[in-house]
Amino acid sequence: MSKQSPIIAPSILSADFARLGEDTAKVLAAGGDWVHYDVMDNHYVPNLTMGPMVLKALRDYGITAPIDVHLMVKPVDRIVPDFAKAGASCISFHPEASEHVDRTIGLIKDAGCQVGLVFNPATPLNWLDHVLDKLDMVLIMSVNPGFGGQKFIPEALEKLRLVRRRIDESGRAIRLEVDGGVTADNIGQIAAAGADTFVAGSAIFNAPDYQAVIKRMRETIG
Ligand SMILES: O=C(CO)[C@H](O)[C@H](O)COP(=O)(O)O
Ligand SMILES: [Fe+2]
Repeated sequence: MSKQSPIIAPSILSADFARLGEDTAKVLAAGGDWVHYDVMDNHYVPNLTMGPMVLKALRDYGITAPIDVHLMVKPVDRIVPDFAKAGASCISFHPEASEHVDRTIGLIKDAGCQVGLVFNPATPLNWLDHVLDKLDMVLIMSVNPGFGGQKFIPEALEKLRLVRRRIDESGRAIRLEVDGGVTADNIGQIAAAGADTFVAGSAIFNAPDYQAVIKRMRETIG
């Protein structure tokens, strides 16, 4: 299956946490397609962010766009139903953080969400063996997880090319997402490597005009 239509998913990790609903609505009005929601537990990664209650608060505030939950937590399974109930659209997890990857995939789907598998810069792609056909998305990290505002790791480009090939060979409509250090300057080469779903946090939220950055990104990826 060839690339899906491009999606830009602003990471609200870099939003104004004191005005999260307002800033999330603002980035969507500026052209963001999805909300990328980073969940960090100070265990699997050395940082602590938001749980399901904050996600529900965003839904209650009126955010209706798809919410793309990136779980950087260990263990994974016990928090899945809470995120589904809170209003997550897609839940992605790191295979090293799950005791039973196939079971976690099933749990997320049974909870009514789309499912993604996340690859850190040093995580081998053989975690895709036997489960690729069950996934809605593969997420390639282009930074080590835990913080926004890091620099894009260029080796991620080759990984994107390899996964693009595997998705195309599978013939399935699986999204290929990239996360970490994505900017309006490098998004062109990232798209050329095969990504169709682009997470960007600091590049959007640290800019004075969200709409101008998102527009430039969209024009670059076509
Ligand atoms: O998962 C993440 C970090 O672990 C974030 O989604 C990612 O880093 C986005 O922020 P930025 O675009 O600033 O790199
Ligand atoms: Fe993320």
